[in-house]
Amino acid sequence: MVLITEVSLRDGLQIEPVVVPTEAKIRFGQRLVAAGFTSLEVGAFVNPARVPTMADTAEVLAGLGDQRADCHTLVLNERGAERAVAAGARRVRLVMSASEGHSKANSGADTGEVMRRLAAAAAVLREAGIRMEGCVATAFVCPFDGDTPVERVVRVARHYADLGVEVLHLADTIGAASPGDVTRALDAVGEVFPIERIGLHLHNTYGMAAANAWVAYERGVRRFDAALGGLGGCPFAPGATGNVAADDLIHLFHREGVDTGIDVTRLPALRDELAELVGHALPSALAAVPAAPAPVRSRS
Ligand SMILES: CC(C)C(=O)C(=O)O
Repeated sequence: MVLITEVSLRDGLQIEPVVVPTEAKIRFGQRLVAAGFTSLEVGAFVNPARVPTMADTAEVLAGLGDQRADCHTLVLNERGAERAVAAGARRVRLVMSASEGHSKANSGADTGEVMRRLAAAAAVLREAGIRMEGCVATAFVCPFDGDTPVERVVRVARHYADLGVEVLHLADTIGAASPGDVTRALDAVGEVFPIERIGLHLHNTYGMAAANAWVAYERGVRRFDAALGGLGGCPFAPGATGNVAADDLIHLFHREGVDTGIDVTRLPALRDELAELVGHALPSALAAVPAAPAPVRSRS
């Protein structure tokens, strides 16, 4: 069994030029839950002037509040943490970059300063009893600095461990990592977090996301982020394209006999709905083929 966190309502929509109406976001989130997703990323408490598509995060969270799914929102600093508390969030993902170039573009500060900001945010969240996870952006490659040394990733992982996060997510922000990069990072970070508490957040810019997910699965990772149809990208990472497509990733796992708990027969309609919301076709492989559910093979 693997846990797929569907990230369309955050990483999927954040880069889109259209602002999807709040009601439509809530309806889409409810349909994801009806299809079997038990974990959703639903928005970010970030500056609405910089990321207008995330301005209604509190309302979306409220609208999805009684769903049978864990709803995660992103927080980058103390102000974001306070907004999460005010919104009644139960789970938050802290974010920082492992590389200096992306840290300055995404958070407007170097990694040392972001570590201090996250410590302040974590204090607010802990006090409110909000569960925390930690995301390491540019964990493999940075659009500004090139390859990210694993020592930088381990340094961030140790900081998150000190803050008390439950899960550590390694993000391939620009979708440039290869299976070797993923293996090296997992080996190094595995010294700080046990493998069952590590997740992968993959983008598919160079078509390697499925290979990366599979090599991570073979090493024991059981948590993956994905967006239906492969929607998404980072507004502060030039050249980054969509997330690994949830439909493609689920197909891969099901073909290999690994359960996700998700009803694949519902995914084509959900993908079409998302494409309609953003006003363009989505790039997943499954979007281009007939929607027959894949047979499940048992894994020996
Ligand atoms: C916020 C982080 C996890 C992200 O979306 C990325 O780096 O792709």
